Amino acid sequence: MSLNGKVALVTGGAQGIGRAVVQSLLQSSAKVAMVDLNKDLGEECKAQLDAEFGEGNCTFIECDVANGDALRDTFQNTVDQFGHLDIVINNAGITNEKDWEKTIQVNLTSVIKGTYLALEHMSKENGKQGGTIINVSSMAAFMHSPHQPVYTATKHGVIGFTRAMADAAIQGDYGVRIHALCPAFVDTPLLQSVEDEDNMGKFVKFKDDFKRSMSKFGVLQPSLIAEGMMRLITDTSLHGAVMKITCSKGIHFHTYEPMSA
Ligand SMILES: NC(=O)C1=CN([C@@H]2O[C@H](COP(=O)(O)OP(=O)(O)OC[C@H]3O[C@@H](n4cnc5c(N)ncnc54)[C@H](O)[C@@H]3O)[C@@H](O)[C@H]2O)C=CC1
Ligand SMILES: CC/C=C\C[C@H](O)[C@H](O)/C=C/C=C/C=C\C=C\C(=O)C/C=C\CCC(=O)O
Repeated sequence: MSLNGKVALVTGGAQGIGRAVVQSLLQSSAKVAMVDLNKDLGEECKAQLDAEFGEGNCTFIECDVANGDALRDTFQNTVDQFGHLDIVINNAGITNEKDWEKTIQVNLTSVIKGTYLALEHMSKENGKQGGTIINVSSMAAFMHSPHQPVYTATKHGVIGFTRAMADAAIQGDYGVRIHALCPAFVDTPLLQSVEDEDNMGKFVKFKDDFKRSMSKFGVLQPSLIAEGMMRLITDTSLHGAVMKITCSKGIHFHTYEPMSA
């Protein structure tokens, strides 16, 4: 499906899962703002994407999503460059159990802020034309590990916030579809931090359990996560969906029991 004329903003877009979805969006003819903390990587990535897809389709914006003012400027900069905004993927995330407050800031607070900024630019409530938001959680929200307690908490938080906001969007007639995406283990640089004491702190001693889990469940390629994201973007029936992606079941959805008294 062509996304010709659509404008997307992807945080953490210079590497791993973010980079894979930036590539898929460009392949579908969208314009993309690739937002990342890592300037060298972002510039290198943009040069490669310009060579493949032509100049003017992708812009790199250096931004730390944990800096609220910088994130606000990044959204404005994207709209100034491309005219409007249709798709926001709040993907940037870290695993740092030592600096756990930073992990909450990047993985949860920035996702909340990114969602609110997306609504400012896309919600019909603000006279805009609607759109799609994807907030990246993790299978860690369903199968926790003693190896990453705060990371796990942030990914639970992303699902809770996203589901409540999806209901707010329906009841408030925002014209914006809001989803959570929960990949299992994915072959990206993030996964290399599993044995890194600087990241995992005292919980690094549980790394063997974690690695056993990776061997048991397998490791996905970023391209499959990008495929799941493209499905969420293009299938208008999927409002509020919590998508899971695992080796055993591929792309599928979490189902919740209806609330009862
Ligand atoms: N790799 C995995 O096994 C899984 C990853 N996830 C989630 O997917 C998302 C992407 O992860 P990966 O691609 O694996 O990670 P990655 O580490 O390979 O790439 C993350 C990108 O985000 C950027 N970034 C980090 N902090 C930032 C900040 N404060 N501001 C702006 N950019 C920042 C990095 O520079 C990097 O380019 C994260 O939210 C992660 O929690 C979810 C499930 C599994
Ligand atoms: C230091 C580690 C760095 C990064 C990895 C992240 O922590 C990542 O977000 C963690 C992923 C954890 C995945 C946990 C479980 C995976 C389970 C499966 O793959 C499949 C199991 C059951 C499927 C059941 C279902 O889909 O309903």
